[in-house]
Amino acid sequence: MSWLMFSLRTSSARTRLSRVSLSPLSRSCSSKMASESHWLSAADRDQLLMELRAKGWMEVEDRDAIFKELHFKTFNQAFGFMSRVALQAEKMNHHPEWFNVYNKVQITLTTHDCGGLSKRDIKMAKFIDKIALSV
Ligand SMILES: C[C@H](O)[C@H](O)[C@H]1CNC2=NC(N)=NC(=O)C2=N1
Repeated sequence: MSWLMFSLRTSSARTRLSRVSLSPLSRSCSSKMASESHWLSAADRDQLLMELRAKGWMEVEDRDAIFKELHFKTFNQAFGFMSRVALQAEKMNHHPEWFNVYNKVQITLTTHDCGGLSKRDIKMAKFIDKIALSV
């Protein structure tokens, strides 16, 4: 349950990007859609995460991942949202780490195969934001 130990950056610190010294090549993933599941480059990271930050996503402390908490009117709406994201996760073969209590859903996205953020996480985050608006 070590993942419970990570904490979220405060709003003041979340503008600071986590920089990892490993070269992207050492973090590439073996995947049929390798380009999408490659570890995000520094240039991609700055631009893509800036857009997600504006929508309430936060970088996770001590982990190359992004986090967002969504609130819905009812449990049914929250569960319906999760069902739609689950179908997309299966379609993309890219699954969120999430926790639901009644009308709240906490979501963490990272690419386990390469131990960090990839374009798949960005794509899933954008899908999540789109679906959350339509519930
Ligand atoms: C074997 C299976 O295809 C892989 O484990 C997939 C499943 N879903 C996944 N989800 C996420 N978030 N990251 C992964 O690297 C990942 N890999």
